[in-house]
Amino acid sequence: MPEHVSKIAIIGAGAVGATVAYAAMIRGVAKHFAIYDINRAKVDAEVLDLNHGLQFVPMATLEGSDDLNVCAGAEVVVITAGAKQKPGQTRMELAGANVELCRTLIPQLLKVAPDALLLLVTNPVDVLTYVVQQLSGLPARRVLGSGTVLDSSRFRFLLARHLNVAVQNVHAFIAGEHGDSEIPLWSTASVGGLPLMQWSVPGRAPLSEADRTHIFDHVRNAAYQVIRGKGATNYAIGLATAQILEALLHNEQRVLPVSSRLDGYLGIRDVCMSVPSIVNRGGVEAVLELPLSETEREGLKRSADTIRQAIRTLGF
Ligand SMILES: NC(=O)C1=CN([C@@H]2O[C@H](COP(=O)(O)OP(=O)(O)OC[C@H]3O[C@@H](n4cnc5c(N)ncnc54)[C@H](O)[C@@H]3O)[C@@H](O)[C@H]2O)C=CC1
Ligand SMILES: CC(=O)C(=O)O
Repeated sequence: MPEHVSKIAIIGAGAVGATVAYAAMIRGVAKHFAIYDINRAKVDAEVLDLNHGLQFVPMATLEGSDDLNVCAGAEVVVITAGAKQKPGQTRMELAGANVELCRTLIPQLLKVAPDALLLLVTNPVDVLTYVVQQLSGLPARRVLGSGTVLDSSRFRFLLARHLNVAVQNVHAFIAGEHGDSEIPLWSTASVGGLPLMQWSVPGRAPLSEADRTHIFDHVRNAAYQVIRGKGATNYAIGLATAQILEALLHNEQRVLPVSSRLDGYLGIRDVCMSVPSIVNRGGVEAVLELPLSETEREGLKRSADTIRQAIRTLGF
């Protein structure tokens, strides 16, 4: 038997695709990386630049091409290609263009990497996760989206800064759509085992209702803020995606709020969105039914309705 070597393929060498490769290479997530993009000059330049840094990262190879065959044999394919938001545009406004991209891409991709897990990052990520699962016919667990892993990391950063504690000690999820209808799960959030709703620590700022509103507004509007300033978000999503890739390829059993197809969670069916889920080599192994408040449950149902409506409008 040849030595098992892992391969990640990335579709799209734009701001997100290149940064996913950069983050995953630094973390040594796989031995082989491939990047595919229809823009030959762009993919060649990104791959050349990344290859110039190979000396400084764990041993790996990286190739790029405008030929999809470069993805052959990949164990995970990360899809980052497609239209992105212009300043002020919502993620949902990208649905039509990016669904068309998937209609063309997915059948070709399945021929070159039939055994791969598919990880969607392109927006609107929940709609595309559903559409790609339908187009591919793959088992639901093998098609997932980066979902609210990014939003949850924004949430944890803001909470950690407000409370003056290490971000690693904050456990808090944003769930639902990766987008405007997302929901903060305050009732299960905690710091070092202390439920956030009971936060009261001498010498530390309290967490008032106004603070909570302010923090969540910043999470929900974070992408708009970054895109207004620099045209794209890439570093945090690159790191978030690298962590999802690690959970998949290293069979970590990590709990992450990835987007996957729900069939009965809180009565929610036939839609992809994020809830805390156990992620391993097989993809999404299980979703966790957290003890949520009534407001959170209702919010998640409304978020599911928003995504489902977009999916139906697209004819799926
Ligand atoms: N889910 C999330 O948390 C996040 C999602 N995104 C989404 O990621 C996507 C990409 O964003 P950026 O990298 O900033 O955009 P970008 O414009 O920098 O890159 C997109 C790349 O896709 C390539 N491309 C277009 N059609 C293609 C095709 N058919 N096959 C292969 N490559 C193709 C383009 O040549 C370009 O290089 C957007 O939809 C954006 O909204 C961005 C940040 C976070
Ligand atoms: C662009 C996007 O989806 C984000 O940064 O959240």
